[in-house]
Amino acid sequence: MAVVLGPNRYGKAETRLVRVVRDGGVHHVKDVSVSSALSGAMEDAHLAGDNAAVLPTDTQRNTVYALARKHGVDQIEDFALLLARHYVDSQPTVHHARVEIEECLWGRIRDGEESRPPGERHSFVLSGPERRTCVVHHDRDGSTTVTSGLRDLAVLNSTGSEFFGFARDEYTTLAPTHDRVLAAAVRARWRHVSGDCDFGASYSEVRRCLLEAFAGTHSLSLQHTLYAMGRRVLETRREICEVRLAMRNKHHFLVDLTPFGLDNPNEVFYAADRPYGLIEGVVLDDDAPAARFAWE
Ligand SMILES: O=c1[nH]c(=O)c2[nH]c(=O)[nH]c2[nH]1
Repeated sequence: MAVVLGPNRYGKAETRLVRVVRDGGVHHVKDVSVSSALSGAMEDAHLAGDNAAVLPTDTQRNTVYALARKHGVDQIEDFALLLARHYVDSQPTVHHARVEIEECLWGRIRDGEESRPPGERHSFVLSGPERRTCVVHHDRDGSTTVTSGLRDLAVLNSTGSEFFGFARDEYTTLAPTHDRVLAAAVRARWRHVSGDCDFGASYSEVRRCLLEAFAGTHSLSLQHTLYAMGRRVLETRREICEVRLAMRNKHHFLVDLTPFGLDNPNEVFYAADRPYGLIEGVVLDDDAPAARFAWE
């Protein structure tokens, strides 16, 4: 038997960066968490303890802050591309860089601004648990992949959802329904055809497609809705070739009010936290270019 080193990568995970841009009295905030992972000629580091090829993770954290100061942080995909190219282009031992960014979304607080001098806007409120995400890979061979996404996008249809005709066995107790509440926490990731894109506009439009398809589909299951959402993105946005969705089904159970002499005509629900149905699927163009390392 011979023991060999398998695939490996290393980096600094979840560097928290908040950047404030002051445009006169109008301020903008970018609040991101950056994770970098480098791979390449790291055999000696693992086999012999020789760190000559190892750019410290401490340096990777510093690089996030330095490049944020020098170049700003606008679209997270562009900042991830900047970082990934920086590592591969500046370190001969780094053959591949993966940069993942998650962004907290701050909206403006408009209430109260009228009490300030005109043009002063510097108050923000976090837009719920939803996060915008991206993963960029850049390889020494010149190839780059970009996936964008979101997570913890909570959606709910209070009608227009059915679930019936499902398989049954001796353990099945679920009653078929032709009118239920459909609620889900959505994680969506989508693969760009190329690294050259207006990522801000693309993100807004993909998010809009996902929401429109969720709201506009008479659902026969979450699987049915998932496919409709992915399909809407692919049919609307030519810059996207693949969509991966994971939907946490937030089950809403009708509460039995008969002990209290009350009816419950689909109005009072118990929203269960767990367990939850987890519905996952990939929807893609049948002529999508090879994904290579995009999903790693
Ligand atoms: O949309 C649904 N898909 C399922 O697979 C499933 N299973 C279940 O119990 N409820 C639901 N709902």
